[in-house]
Amino acid sequence: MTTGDRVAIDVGGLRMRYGRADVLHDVTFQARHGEVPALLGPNGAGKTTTIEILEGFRARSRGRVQVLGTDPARGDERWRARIGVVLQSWRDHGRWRVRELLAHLGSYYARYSAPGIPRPWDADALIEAVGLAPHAGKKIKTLSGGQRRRLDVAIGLVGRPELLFLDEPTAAFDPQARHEFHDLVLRLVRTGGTTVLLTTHDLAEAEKLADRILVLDGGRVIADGTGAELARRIAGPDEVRWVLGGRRHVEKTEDSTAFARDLFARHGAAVRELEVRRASLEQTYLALVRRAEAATEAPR
Ligand SMILES: Nc1ncnc2c1ncn2[C@@H]1O[C@H](COP(=O)(O)OP(=O)(O)OP(=O)(O)O)[C@@H](O)[C@H]1O
Repeated sequence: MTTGDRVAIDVGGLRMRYGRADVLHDVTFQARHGEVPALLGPNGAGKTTTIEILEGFRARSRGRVQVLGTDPARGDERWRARIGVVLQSWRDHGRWRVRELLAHLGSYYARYSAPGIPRPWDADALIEAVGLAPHAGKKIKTLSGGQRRRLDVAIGLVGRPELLFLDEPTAAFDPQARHEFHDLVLRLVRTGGTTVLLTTHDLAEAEKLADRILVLDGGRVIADGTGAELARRIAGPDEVRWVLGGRRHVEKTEDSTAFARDLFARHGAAVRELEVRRASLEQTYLALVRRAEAATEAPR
């Protein structure tokens, strides 16, 4: 079994009830190490509740949950040190300076270094990685909203987590900060093999970062697959267009990669203007949610 096959998150039959309201019904999914699943869904779908249960911050009502091989309800300090959480916003310690706070929080992780995973992340290198270098010596209360958000991300990363929870990480980022943050997450995944569970309402962000999409609606998983798989389920086959010998061609296909491979094998460089069209994640998501809501509202 390779590292990529190992399961980082295993959730089965998860239920959550707040008082008399059931907000998660039988949620089941898995994520492998190094995978980036995005949990999407309308407001109130249960994304934050699910993430908080996985982080060990909220006790579930029923079901099986294993995160890095441990039930989060029983996770000890060693388990917690392997997990990074980017909270909504770090409001405490306003008088601390950025470098000082990260070095202080990082010192907690030193005893949890593992072979190949030196902990913590060096404060200056981390500050550079999240784009806070010009602000390293500033007091936290003087940072702008977007700069604080970068600090939130740095706090989530300081222990070099094997699994990172990002709950709407780039809300309040300017476009450049968002772009840099995406590059940072992709680097962490590619070079460090970090598993990232993302929730976001930004479908372009999900499309860029996630290799798997889970859609939660009304506390139920209504879709689980790659963006391409879900698009095909909703909008049908991909459409491949190309020009050959001055003539335009259009074909529908279930497997556009194999189709294109075959096309080039047969015609080589004579193939021009190749284009693969499929529903965007936004179109797919909206169609899935509309469909689920129509099914709930349909008279029995
Ligand atoms: N502490 C709580 N007590 C009672 N009900 C709660 C509590 N926290 C959340 N809920 C309810 O549980 C449901 C799921 O909420 P949750 O915050 O998990 O949704 P979400 O998908 O993260 O939404 P959003 O996109 O708005 O952040 C909602 O109906 C919410 O009102």
